Amino acid sequence: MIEKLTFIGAGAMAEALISGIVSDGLLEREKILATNKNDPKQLQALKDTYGIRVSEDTKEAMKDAEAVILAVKPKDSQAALEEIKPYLGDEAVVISVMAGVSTQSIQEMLGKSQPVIRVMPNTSAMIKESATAICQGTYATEADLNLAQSLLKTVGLVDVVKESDIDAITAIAGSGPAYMYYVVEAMMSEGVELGLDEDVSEAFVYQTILGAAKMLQASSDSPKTLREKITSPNGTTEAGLRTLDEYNVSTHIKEAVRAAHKRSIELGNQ
Ligand SMILES: NC(=O)C1=CN([C@@H]2O[C@H](COP(=O)(O)OP(=O)(O)OC[C@H]3O[C@@H](n4cnc5c(N)ncnc54)[C@H](O)[C@@H]3O)[C@@H](O)[C@H]2O)C=CC1
Ligand SMILES: O=C(O)[C@@H]1CCC=N1
Repeated sequence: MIEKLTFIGAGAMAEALISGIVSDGLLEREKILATNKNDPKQLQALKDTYGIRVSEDTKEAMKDAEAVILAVKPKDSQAALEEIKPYLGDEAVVISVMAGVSTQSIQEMLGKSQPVIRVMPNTSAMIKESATAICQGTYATEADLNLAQSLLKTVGLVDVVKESDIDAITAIAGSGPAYMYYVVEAMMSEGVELGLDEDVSEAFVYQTILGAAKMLQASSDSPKTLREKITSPNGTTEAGLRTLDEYNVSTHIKEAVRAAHKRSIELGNQ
């Protein structure tokens, strides 16, 4: 394993990954360093919570880093890459979690044959339940890919994919948890409208979603069959599902995924 892993950008995604790597014991805490932009309080919180090192100084953050996890917003990618470039070792692997940004554009921004790995996790990484896609740039070796895989495996399932698939995976899995929360919010709110206490509505919706997710994993039935098993002729579920069909909800969900896919491509072109 490596001696130093540096996080450039210390927001939500970086924290999820730090949490996974530290709790897994894959790297000792003192081998992990995080830096961000103008948010010393966040750095202090990461230091207090996970016992990692932090620094506001890019040179110090980058010194001897064998792997760098780039976890800034796509719009900040150019600035962040410019800042780290002078301190980036030739062999250091850049692992980008940024939506939309291709390995080629990172290589071009760095202007040298840097090993780059692109990954797309989701926030369920916080509880080691991410569905993470990973692909390698032109100059990344098998060893670089293995290193990134080991790091990402600490926060859930990892699958190596073609880079051309990453925008689609971003649309279904990177953004995916937000769609699920959207459904949860709507169901909870309507439970309250129908007279339930907020905590009762919340408890029943949470457990229902959890149970459905576990059924998808545990059962050999397809989602369609699982849905049909709940749907009694002329029963309550049929009434609910008929309404979803009347409002074309399936089509709209597909449109939402398409919009996210389109946005991922746009982010890469900016
Ligand atoms: N939040 C999510 O669900 C997911 C996010 N991503 C990707 O992860 C990346 C980070 O997203 P979040 O953690 O949600 O963002 P965030 O806004 O929570 O964190 C971004 C961090 O970058 C820092 N930063 C900005 N410019 C910097 C610079 N020049 N040098 C060093 N640090 C700098 C900020 O101070 C902040 O700590 C994005 O590119 C996003 O596309 C990927 C998968 C899921
Ligand atoms: O919304 C975004 O751009 C990021 C990428 C995937 C999830 N969140």
